[in-house]
Amino acid sequence: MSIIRVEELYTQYGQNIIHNGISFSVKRGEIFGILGGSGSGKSTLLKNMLFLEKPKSGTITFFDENIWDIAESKRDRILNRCGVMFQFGALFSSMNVLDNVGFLLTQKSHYDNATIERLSRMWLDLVGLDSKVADKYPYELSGGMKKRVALARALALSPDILFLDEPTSGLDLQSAERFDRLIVKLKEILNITIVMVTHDLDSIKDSVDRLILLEDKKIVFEGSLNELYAQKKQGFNQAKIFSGKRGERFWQDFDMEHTQ
Ligand SMILES: Nc1ncnc2c1ncn2[C@@H]1O[C@H](COP(=O)(O)OP(=O)(O)OP(=O)(O)O)[C@@H](O)[C@H]1O
Repeated sequence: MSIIRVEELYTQYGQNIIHNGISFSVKRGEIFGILGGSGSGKSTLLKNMLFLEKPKSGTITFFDENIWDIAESKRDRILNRCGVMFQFGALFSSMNVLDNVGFLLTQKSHYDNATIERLSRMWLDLVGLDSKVADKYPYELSGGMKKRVALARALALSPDILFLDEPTSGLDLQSAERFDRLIVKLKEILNITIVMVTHDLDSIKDSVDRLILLEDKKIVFEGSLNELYAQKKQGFNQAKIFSGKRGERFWQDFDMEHTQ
């Protein structure tokens, strides 16, 4: 069952067309990847979906409601069911970890301070952070820890849909792999839908259930990696993001890990 549907979406900045009629759907409970090279319109699509930037035309439906064409109160209720972890994490530098995680609870829930603290500690635990981290400030944390705090903050209101914008950018390979495993674990524990924007091929291998590939203003593929691999084996052209040595290495690893 689709939880998000994007239909015939056109986006344009001035004369520059970014999306030329793209359509896809995200199913409940899946990790859905939005992939494409630099400038292919991934971030713009995310902004269209999060009601941050209006597309020229087309519909974006969450839970069967067109978010660009409903009453503000209804839209707010829908957007409150979405958690977002933006690319640069943007933790509040003047707040400690616990307050960063509890920020949205303070703003949007009616819980008292003790409950907010308890919930914030629970989210920290769930993203694999020791309780000792709670009193630290962002500048005292490693890149991987900052990402986890940002993730805990995005989860704080128990969203149905979690949006991740380039979640592994800036992380070394091992930290990125650990983060990917965490995402998969969270999806299973929390039974949420995850939409992940990325250009990092390594980070999709073991995490995404289905994906779209954006290229030349269009979606050139929608499906699972297995389906994309089958197309490759039949000699279909691969999207640019899978071309060259990087793509070959990706498929070699994929082949070894997934088809034994
Ligand atoms: N506010 C804006 N005004 C004008 N052009 C913009 C604006 N935002 C993005 N663009 C242009 O739209 C195109 C798509 O940008 P977008 O950031 O969505 O791509 P992306 O796939 O997320 O790229 P990257 O992976 O490099 O972040 C680019 O050509 C970019 O220069």
